[in-house]
Amino acid sequence: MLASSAVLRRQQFLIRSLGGYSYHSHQTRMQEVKSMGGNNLEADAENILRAITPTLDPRKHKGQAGKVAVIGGCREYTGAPYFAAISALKIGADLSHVFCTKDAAPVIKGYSPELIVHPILEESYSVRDEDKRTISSKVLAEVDKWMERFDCLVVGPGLGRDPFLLDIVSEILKHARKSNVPIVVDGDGLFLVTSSLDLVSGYPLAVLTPNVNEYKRLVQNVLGCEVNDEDAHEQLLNLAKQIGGVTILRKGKSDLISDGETVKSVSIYGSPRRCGGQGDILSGSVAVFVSWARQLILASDGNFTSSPRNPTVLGCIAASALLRKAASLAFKNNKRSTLTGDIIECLGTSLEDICPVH
Ligand SMILES: NC(=O)C1=CN([C@@H]2O[C@H](COP(=O)(O)OP(=O)(O)OC[C@H]3O[C@@H](n4cnc5c(N)ncnc54)[C@H](OP(=O)(O)O)[C@@H]3O)[C@@H](O)[C@H]2O)[C@@H](O)CC1
Ligand SMILES: Nc1ncnc2c1ncn2[C@@H]1O[C@H](COP(=O)(O)OP(=O)(O)OP(=O)(O)O)[C@@H](O)[C@H]1O
Ligand SMILES: [Mg+2]
Repeated sequence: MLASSAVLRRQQFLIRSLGGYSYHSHQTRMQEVKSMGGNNLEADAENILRAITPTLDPRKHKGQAGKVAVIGGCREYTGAPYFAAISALKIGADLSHVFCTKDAAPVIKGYSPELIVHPILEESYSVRDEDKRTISSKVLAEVDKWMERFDCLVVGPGLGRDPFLLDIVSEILKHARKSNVPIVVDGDGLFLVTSSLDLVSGYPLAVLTPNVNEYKRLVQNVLGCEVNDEDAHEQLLNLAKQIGGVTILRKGKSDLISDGETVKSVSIYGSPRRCGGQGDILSGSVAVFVSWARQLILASDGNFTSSPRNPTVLGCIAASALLRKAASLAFKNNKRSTLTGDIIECLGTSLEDICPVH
């Protein structure tokens, strides 16, 4: 009951927040989405991106273009949550939060004053056994204060694998799900959900973004077999179906996306550099585009009939296209020395190339 009223409040808020779209621009964008063909495997990615990216409108206030939160960042990894959170801002979200461990927070704050950083997570090494229960309730209460304000959570970049920390994150996932907040699961978040599939199974607003290792583990655990590249589309479709219709973005030479109903690929030329962190840019980007696609669909009052029509699939397609385009531009400029930071610097130009500000 509590959950459903929260859901309703949230949906009403999203619909209200779309007041900034003019009727005409909204109708035009719906037409654009509808005209995208459904049968080709290769997604019409640039058109989808254009269709779901909101206009910049002076009547909008801060927050309406998206508020995302990254749950990640521990003693070892501070780069990954930073990359995800800053990418969300660079693409156009208004606010980007990071919930990380106490050690990681000053470092992440030091990278950027743009991020709102909450130093609240704890790892086993810093907690006595007898304090664990109190500490996890405190952490959950703190995250809950913010939960319904977020349009999307990204769970996992640079999270690490500490068992106590992962227990707390499991609870955060359950709360996000109750509040109907979309969740992008990446990195160590995938390590967690692969062994606790119930956390996401059957949740249509969950997106999993596995890399080659993470995908292999998922296939082995869920389908009980090895990755089959001969029949990659069918296997991905089956995997998404088995996890109850979550959306999976399988990263690789081409990105493959499925929600168990449809499979789409994005093969726009990217970069031959495989420096660490590109997946983190992708997870932050997916969060923003999923939020935007969902806003558009909620505002359409049931008139949304495009193919694909699932906001999580549309968001994955747009994010993949943008990241790959930015990577290609960064590689053109920097060749072998291309790093993740260079790609982030190209997100704005790439978005402008595809979807110029009028
Ligand atoms: N600049 C940064 O801060 C960046 C940080 N990053 C962050 O790093 C984290 C791991 O992500 P990744 O992409 O390295 O994992 P992946 O390719 O599955 O594994 C590679 C190999 O390593 C191993 N392994 C991993 N973790 C392990 C552990 N705790 N303990 C033991 N083994 C472990 C793994 O073994 P296996 O998974 O097979 O057990 C595999 O053999 C994740 O939080 C990500 O966000 C990245 O986003 C890049 C930029
Ligand atoms: N062989 C490839 N050719 C072209 N692009 C690729 C290739 N492999 C991955 N990519 C692109 O790089 C992006 C990141 O994928 P990758 O597999 O490197 O993620 P990851 O290992 O999770 O990254 P991270 O280091 O951030 O954890 C994906 O969107 C994908 O489009
Ligand atoms: Mg990764």
